[in-house]
Amino acid sequence: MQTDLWDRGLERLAAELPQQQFNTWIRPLPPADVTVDGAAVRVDLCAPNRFKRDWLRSQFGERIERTLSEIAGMPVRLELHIAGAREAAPASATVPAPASPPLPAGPPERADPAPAETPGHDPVQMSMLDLPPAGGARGAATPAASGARARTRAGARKVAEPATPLVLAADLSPLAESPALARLAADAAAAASFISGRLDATPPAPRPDRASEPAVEPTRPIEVTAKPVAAPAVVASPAAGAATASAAPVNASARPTDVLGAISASAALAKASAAVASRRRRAGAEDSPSPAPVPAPTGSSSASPARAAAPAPIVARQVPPAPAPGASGLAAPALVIPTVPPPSAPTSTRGRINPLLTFDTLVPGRANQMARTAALHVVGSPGGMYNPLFLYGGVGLGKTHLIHAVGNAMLKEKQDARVLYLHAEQFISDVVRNYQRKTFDELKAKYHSLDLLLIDDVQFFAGKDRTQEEFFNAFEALVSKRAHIVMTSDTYPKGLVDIDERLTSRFDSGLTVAIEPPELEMRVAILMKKAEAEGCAMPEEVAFFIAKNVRANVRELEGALRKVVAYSRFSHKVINIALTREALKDLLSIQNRQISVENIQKTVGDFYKVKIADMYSKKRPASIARPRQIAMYLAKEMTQKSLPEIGELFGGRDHTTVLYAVRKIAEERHKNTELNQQLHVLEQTLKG
Ligand SMILES: Nc1ncnc2c1ncn2[C@@H]1O[C@H](COP(=O)(O)OP(=O)(O)OP(=O)(O)O)[C@@H](O)[C@H]1O
Repeated sequence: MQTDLWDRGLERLAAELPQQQFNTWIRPLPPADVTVDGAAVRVDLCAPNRFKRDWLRSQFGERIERTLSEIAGMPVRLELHIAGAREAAPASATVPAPASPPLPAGPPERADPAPAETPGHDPVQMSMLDLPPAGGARGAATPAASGARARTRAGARKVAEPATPLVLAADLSPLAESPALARLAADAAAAASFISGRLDATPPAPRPDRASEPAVEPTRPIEVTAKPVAAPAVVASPAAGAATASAAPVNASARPTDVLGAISASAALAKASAAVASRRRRAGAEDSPSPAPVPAPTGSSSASPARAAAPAPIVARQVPPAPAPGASGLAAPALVIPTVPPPSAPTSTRGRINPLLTFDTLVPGRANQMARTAALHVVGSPGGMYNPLFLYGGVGLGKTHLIHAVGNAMLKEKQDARVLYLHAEQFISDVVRNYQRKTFDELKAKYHSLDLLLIDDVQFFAGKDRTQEEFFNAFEALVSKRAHIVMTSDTYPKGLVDIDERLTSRFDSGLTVAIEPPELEMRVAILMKKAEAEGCAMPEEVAFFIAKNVRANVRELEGALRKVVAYSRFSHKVINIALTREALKDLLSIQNRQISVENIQKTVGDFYKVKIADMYSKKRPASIARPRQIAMYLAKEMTQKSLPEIGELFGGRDHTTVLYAVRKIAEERHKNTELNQQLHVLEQTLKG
């Protein structure tokens, strides 16, 4: 009678648990052994490693037992084992979680089994068809913290104020009618399945788009069609590189030969990028071609390498085939980091659209769910609703990737579509050049004739009046002829500074969607996917370790991954937690060194306008208690302090009070986008 107990339990859990949780944690498990033992049933379940076993036990153990007991009609006891060590190490779900952390690398005193990021909250289960209908086409998601972020960037760590979030409310139902979308939805489903551990081998997704940005002199039109473009197809020499490559290939060779770069690059990339943005913003009140961009650290990111003033050398090195991942998680790592695109990768005919940045290579998750869905909608119904689509979010969260994906998907659907991707700075350069030459007609012909304009980082239009004027004209021309515009920015439209209101109000007239920092599972999924793309066998527990320690953005994650792979390569050692800890020790120690509980109290106090003394006081009004709880949560998350130590530092509070606060905020963070954004801003601020 109990033979199908586990199967029935699975069915029930699949129906009841959020899809992403189920797919991540339960579905991949091998079938359980069910044994009837008198009046009780014992279910033995094997997890692939210790982390998963502990996580399953703490997060799902009771739930599984309860579900199975209901189905069996008698008590069910769940025994969790690590695969291969079943007899040696059973771990009953009913046994309280151990005081040690699930990850060997976790802070030693983490007694609470549920870290801040409980896996699987807010799963990717809302399909594009599930989106609620709304009266208008316009929606916006949580501008609060992004606005705060923008101010924080501009104001060099000035802590921003929280604002009220808007709620995305958009009717995307027309998607259902589009065959193109049906295909894309299938792609999306395939991508989603990756989260459950079935990874597709996909090539790495470097960011050569910016490699071809002119440093000063704008280049020939970069209109992209499926037909070969007349402009030079390939940058043949480094010397010709950044300055002349209007149709420079979307070529991963623009990604620097990255091993050494990877090692030298630090986790401060996001900060550097923000600093560049801020510097640039301060730079030009007048329209002028932007100065040669400040080189960004390269190795830690595949992105933005070409912002370096010096062209990246083109490396035509043979990349040996990636070894298949080993059978065990500790198989020898692949010691190759591909630095050139695979031979099959299309290159120059697609101009600036990077063929590797597609919906397939974009890992879906809660953080980009809305944005991705909206982007898919644009592909399925270009020129229709949600025009313009305005995507905003912090650095390295995948905005550029997403708009390239739109371009790629559009070109796949309609090969002769006139699609143009460009960075806002290129538009600025173009305007200046055409003004200097008085070739306004050329400018108009170039931009007004497009079917799809993809423009990145429109915050760079700040203070550039002539550019704004021209962009306004292009915008009006495109929208009136039902061409689609997709824009990205580091903040929501109303948060843009020094941009004319008639423009910002137009930016906000279609659909505005935020991309948020990725949650734990998404970070793990991204790491696994990128590791696989690089031909590297990444043990899952290592991916979890990195994902738990590198939270800021995807670019940092990529940087950490590269460091680990490079370290493994040079030391000829397999990738495991110890090696990862060693490879990332700078990054980890920077994080640990800089953040003290006092610092957290001060930062949170500033943010919520609460006196530091109130952090220690016994006062209980919500306006004080809530920031205090947030500070406790951050103290637990960002320092190595134990619960009693934190309690002591918050005016001698009991450790259970701290635990309550930590759990409460962690739980809310997953449900409340505004809080999540605020916490992200606070974390970024604290990390410097
Ligand atoms: N969901 C994702 N799945 C896979 N890769 C991702 C994802 N999000 C971001 N990336 C990768 O992270 C890197 C940074 O992303 P991207 O450049 O698109 O960020 P961004 O938001 O445009 O950042 P910035 O504002 O600094 O330009 C890229 O290599 C991109 O491919």
